[in-house]
Amino acid sequence: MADNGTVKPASYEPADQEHQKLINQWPEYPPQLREACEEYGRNVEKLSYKLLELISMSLGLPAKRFNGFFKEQISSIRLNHYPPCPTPELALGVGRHKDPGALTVLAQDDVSGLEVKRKADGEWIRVKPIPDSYIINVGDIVQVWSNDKYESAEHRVVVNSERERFSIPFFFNPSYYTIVKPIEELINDENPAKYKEYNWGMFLSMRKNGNFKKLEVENLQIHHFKIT
Ligand SMILES: O=C(O)CCC(=O)C(=O)O
Ligand SMILES: [Fe+2]
Repeated sequence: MADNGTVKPASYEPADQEHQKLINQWPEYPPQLREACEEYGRNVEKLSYKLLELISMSLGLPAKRFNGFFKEQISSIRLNHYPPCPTPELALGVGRHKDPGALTVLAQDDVSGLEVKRKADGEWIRVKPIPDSYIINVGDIVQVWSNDKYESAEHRVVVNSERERFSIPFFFNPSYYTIVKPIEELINDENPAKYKEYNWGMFLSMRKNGNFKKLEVENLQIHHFKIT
């Protein structure tokens, strides 16, 4: 689900001037679903702005330093359902990836399945569900804006043979035309920019579908923009 009326380019071909309006399609039943999702979206968006402002302040920047990038945000909500799987060792709910946007606010139920890769040794660590709490993922964009002060963690979802699992991520994403690069105020001779700038909408469209596919080669990743 996206905000009704969210506008994106129809494709990311530079010559293509066409735009596409995102319209949510709602099932007839349950009839309350639409309102519940829209209300949830409005509130989780507010929370995301608060988190973003705290991150900005933690970097020594004005609280609203990043807000301008979200004027025509392309945030979205996904409702994930992972049915029980008879052979969980042969399948993944979601393959390993890093969230490409700014932040993800994730609600999960009491069935675990989310795993985060520990940087020190590459071990997959299970994220224990804590009732009435969210999991906040820093996305690639905050990693780049902060010039690596914050890091986007690699994660995946495993399934089990007994219980279905539900999760609801809110992807807080800036306007599609945002040029992402380390924030100027954080860059100086001692701390030079660690990333080349890139076009967020283009990055997203090149990444699309990659999360759910078994890829022979790695798809577009943020480290491809790293200045070495
Ligand atoms: O289901 C989950 O816990 C996480 C899903 C996820 O990582 C994603 O949709 O990006
Ligand atoms: Fe994710």
